[in-house]
Amino acid sequence: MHLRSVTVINDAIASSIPTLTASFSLRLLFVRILGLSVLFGLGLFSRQPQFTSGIAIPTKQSHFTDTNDFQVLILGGGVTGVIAAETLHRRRIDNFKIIEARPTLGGRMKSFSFGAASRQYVLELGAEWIHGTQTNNGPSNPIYDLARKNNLSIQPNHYRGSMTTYDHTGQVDYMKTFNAAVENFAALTVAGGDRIQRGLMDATTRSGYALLDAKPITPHEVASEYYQFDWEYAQAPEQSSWLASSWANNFTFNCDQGGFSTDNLLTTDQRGFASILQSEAAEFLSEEQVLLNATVKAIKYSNDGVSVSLSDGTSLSADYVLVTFSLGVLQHNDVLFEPALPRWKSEAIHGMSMGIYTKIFLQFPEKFWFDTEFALYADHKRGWYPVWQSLDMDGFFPGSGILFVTVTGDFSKRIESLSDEVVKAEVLAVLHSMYPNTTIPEPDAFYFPRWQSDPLYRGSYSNWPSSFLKGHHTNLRATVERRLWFGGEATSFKYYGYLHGAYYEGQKMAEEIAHCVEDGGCAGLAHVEEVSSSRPYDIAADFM
Ligand SMILES: Cc1cc2nc3c(=O)[nH]c(=O)nc-3n(C[C@H](O)[C@H](O)[C@H](O)COP(=O)(O)OP(=O)(O)OC[C@H]3O[C@@H](n4cnc5c(N)ncnc54)[C@H](O)[C@@H]3O)c2cc1C
Repeated sequence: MHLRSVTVINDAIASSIPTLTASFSLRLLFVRILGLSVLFGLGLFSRQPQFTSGIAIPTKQSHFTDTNDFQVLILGGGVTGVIAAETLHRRRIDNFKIIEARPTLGGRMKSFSFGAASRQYVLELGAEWIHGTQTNNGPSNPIYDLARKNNLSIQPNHYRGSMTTYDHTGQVDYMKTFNAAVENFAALTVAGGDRIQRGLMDATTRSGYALLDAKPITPHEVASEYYQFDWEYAQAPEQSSWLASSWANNFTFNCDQGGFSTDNLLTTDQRGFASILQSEAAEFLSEEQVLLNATVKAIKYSNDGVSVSLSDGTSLSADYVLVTFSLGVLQHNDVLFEPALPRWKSEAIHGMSMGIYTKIFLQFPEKFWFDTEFALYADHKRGWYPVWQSLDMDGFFPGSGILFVTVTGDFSKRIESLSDEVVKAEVLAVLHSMYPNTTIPEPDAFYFPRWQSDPLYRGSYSNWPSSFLKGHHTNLRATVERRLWFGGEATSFKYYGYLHGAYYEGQKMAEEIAHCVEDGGCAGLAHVEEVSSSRPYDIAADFM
């Protein structure tokens, strides 16, 4: 609906694209100018991937020899990057390389070992649920397919049916309020879907709730709403689009609307969640097709090709580059683009939001808490250590003594600026409120990641604000100068924020790039030069 009056511009005229052969020789010249022999001397191409233990090592040998000139460079080895590589391989395009800063593939599928020396468990700092599986013969979540293929240990996690409620006075039963919030959220997404059907303008989710007369005031009401909304979208209803949060929910969970199912499966696999992606990679990736421990510093692009500089000073070039770095990384200018990205791209990058979702892990000598899978703590301050999850349970890690609490959004930012000791003291104080008659012991282990401060992520996953229009989204995905492609969870229209969104975007972008390679050039995904929408006010009438 917002596109009615916009100018859609193809990045360039396809007929002016130089043939691949011509661009290839141009790039060879470019590489020679940079001093190819020096790069070889620095040992760039003798670098071996350093997979950490438990990670499948690609063993297949590729049919082409090492060179620093590729048809496609894939920047980032998360879900999008690996699935893009697999898609290219299926299209018989093997002259590509994944460049990843970390020593492993997986990106925000990131596990770690947690616990005292004698009681260690592999847990997930990032993604840990498969959201939506499959209903009958309907569409299946591709992450669920990968999990089944690799016999991943997964456990149904009952978001709404296994809950204990608390506030500052201890355990208090406010399940009636909690269930009302569940119903309000369902009504919100139905009404959001209806609003889309009727072509009405977007609004914040807060407006949506208010129109449904759902106005939380008491700590119990606020915490119950938080659990439905902030805990999923990693930002508050005020910061979120009503329409987009409705469709992200429906397309994932509501099979009547094209979604998979209402299931949420939590991985307990001690190989780590990312093992499903690493095993997939091991089936087609050769050693020469992946460069780990390599941080991209700059991306230089033109109509003729792209050159990528790494932090160790080396440089690689390609016909096409797929950038899969998180939205947060792009927003933070961690990677320099030369020339600077056009205004329409920059507006899109900064128009979408990056939410933060922080799990704070604690291990105690023994379990003293609730026997449900979840607990909700209602404080006077919204988002103050509200959602608790027990892993010391049958089906998860019985006897582990592990409990974790999740905070999101601005509250996550706040704790990232505090020391571990201060955060630990706050968390223990909440446990004291929840269990006023129990002596809470010192935890044996304590850890939380700082996603926002991490230069490889700068946040957890994207969230769609109500000021972000369809044209902006088109621009987030659009190709720059026919050579520079962008993909990742944030570019997914239907499933932004989710693993399956990243999966589909990797597939889609690689399919498009494969067409370009096969056709000897292409215009790329079109952009909108200026995004317009219905204005909230009329400049001529209201300001004169
Ligand atoms: C805390 C948390 C919880 C989540 N929970 C879930 C969940 O339960 N279920 C779900 O479906 N989704 C969840 N998600 C979202 C999901 O993890 C992401 O949608 C998905 O992993 C994104 O994949 P991607 O390939 O788009 O990006 P990424 O995984 O971020 O991949 C990009 C890669 O680029 C690399 N990189 C960045 N900068 C550079 C550089 N300069 N040079 C070289 N490499 C670089 C990064 O290391 C990374 O590997 C969660 C995310 C987080 C953080």
